Amino acid sequence: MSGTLVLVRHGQSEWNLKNLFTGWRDPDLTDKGREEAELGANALKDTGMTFDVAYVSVLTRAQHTLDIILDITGQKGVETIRDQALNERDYGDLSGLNKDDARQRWGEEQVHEWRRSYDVPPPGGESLKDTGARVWPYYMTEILPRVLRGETVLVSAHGNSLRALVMILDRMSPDDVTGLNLATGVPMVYKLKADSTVESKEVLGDMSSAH
Ligand SMILES: O=C(O)[C@@H](CO)OP(=O)(O)O
Repeated sequence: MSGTLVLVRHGQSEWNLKNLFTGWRDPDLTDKGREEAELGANALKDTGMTFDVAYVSVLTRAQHTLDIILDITGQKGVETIRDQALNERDYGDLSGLNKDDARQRWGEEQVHEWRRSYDVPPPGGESLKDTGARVWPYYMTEILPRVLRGETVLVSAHGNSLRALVMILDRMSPDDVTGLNLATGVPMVYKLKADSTVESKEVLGDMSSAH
């Protein structure tokens, strides 16, 4: 066995609460989002895990989630690397629109396809496959080598950038991934083997509310 990879989606953001497509826009966490991050942080604290490095997107909601985790686990000084490769999927022209208004305008099925299909991009934005095309190389060249060195690596990022990562870790097909939703603030702890496949996966919380 080699190292440990912890993935966590940021807590609820102001725009999650308002039901707006967010993408690369930069709203902060809500009070509930901070509480979700605290819950996830306490679950991580209970494991006694110490991080060697933390990776985070350049967006405020992911950075504030990381701050809460490092604060509660008493690891504020940990090396932190920010990169836009970990940003949320770019929602293009949908960014800032209300998701129910979009369903009314384009239909439930079309909006679901933009949100959850593998390779249908929203207008002017990135499909999950496009998101993966920047997340996967970053994972392979920056994050994975550190896990394979035996380190414990924390990644604080977003619903769709993390769906792209979970897709390859859990060996999901493009069809499977349409049914994958990640809950906010719930850490996923992967132990990886030396060949970079998954030895074990533990979810520290309740994923069932994710949509
Ligand atoms: O709006 C967004 O950027 C994402 C994540 O909140 O939404 P969705 O769940 O529709 O991919």
